[in-house]
Amino acid sequence: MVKIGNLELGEFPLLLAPMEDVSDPPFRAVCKQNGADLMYTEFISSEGLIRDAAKSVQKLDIFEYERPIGIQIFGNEIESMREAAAIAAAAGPDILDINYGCPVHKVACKGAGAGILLDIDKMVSMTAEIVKAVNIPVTVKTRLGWSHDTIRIVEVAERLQDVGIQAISIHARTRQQMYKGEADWSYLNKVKENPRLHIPVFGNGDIDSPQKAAEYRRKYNVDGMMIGRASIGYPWIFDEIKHFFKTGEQLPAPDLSERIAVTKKHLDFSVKWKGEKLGILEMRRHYTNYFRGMPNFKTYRTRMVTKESYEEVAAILEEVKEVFADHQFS
Ligand SMILES: Cc1cc2nc3c(=O)[nH]c(=O)nc-3n(C[C@H](O)[C@H](O)[C@H](O)COP(=O)(O)O)c2cc1C
Repeated sequence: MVKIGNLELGEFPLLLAPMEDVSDPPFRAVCKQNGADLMYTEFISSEGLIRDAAKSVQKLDIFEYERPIGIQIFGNEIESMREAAAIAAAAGPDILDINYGCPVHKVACKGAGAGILLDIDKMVSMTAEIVKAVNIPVTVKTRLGWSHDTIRIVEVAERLQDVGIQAISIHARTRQQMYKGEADWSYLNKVKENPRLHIPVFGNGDIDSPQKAAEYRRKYNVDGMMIGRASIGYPWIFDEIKHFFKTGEQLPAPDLSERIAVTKKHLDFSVKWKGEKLGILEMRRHYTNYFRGMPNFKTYRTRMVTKESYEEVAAILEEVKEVFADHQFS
């Protein structure tokens, strides 16, 4: 049984990765319904939280049915991160997660996200302060290192454990790689082989099928896996992986009515939670994946992404339901 503090997460939990502008409450609702064992919010700026910026504060919204849920924060100032951690913890999550992995220039080059991998002493001090500031488990999400030549993930995991984190998720790329090349999970083996390390280690990077999940589970000895991009427009990935672990068999692909139902639930929640304009806009990235494999869907997608009202998009979804009623997904 994998545990983070008192949270029991089953034998091999599947985590929904934090993803900016993706892993918001509407998306989390459909991932939860399809088997995600632990979910994280998208990252939230510590400076935004301290300044009470509406955009940051809205990201603290969590719901009872989402538990266990972690809130993720990022920043480069220890004091701001301490304060932000306390604000985030007051929103009532089960876990507080620290982002030490974001590679984007405006974050990493200010020393936040993956930028802190250039100053591991500061990373350890910041983590220690955050652990002291909250009374819920603190977890960390990070990358292998800043660059291939500076990978010190085995030491990093142990030092962060020693200042009190209760689990670590590792995206098996360096900051320099951004999203290029393949994630190199062999480093996860090295982290797990450290006899001093006893916290759960979750592997992350490139899991996009039940077969790959099973192969990586076998090869890399991790305690669970975190899934990001493969869940976008395909939240069924969580239950498909679980089913494959249990039976060695692939679940049938979700049929059209299931896809419409999930898309509709996602859309309805987006509009309710973000307002019509933003809700419609941010749904656009999901349609291709929800209906992947359907020939000639593109014309419907093009129409969906140019409409601005909920009624128009919902009407096209109804049309899709009729036009493609006989389509078999494989
Ligand atoms: C659109 C997008 C937004 C992301 N935002 C975050 C974030 O807010 N916090 C974070 O720790 N990682 C973020 N990531 C990284 C993912 O959590 C994950 O580490 C990465 O996508 C690799 O996993 P995957 O191959 O399963 O997608 C983001 C990734 C994507 C694609």
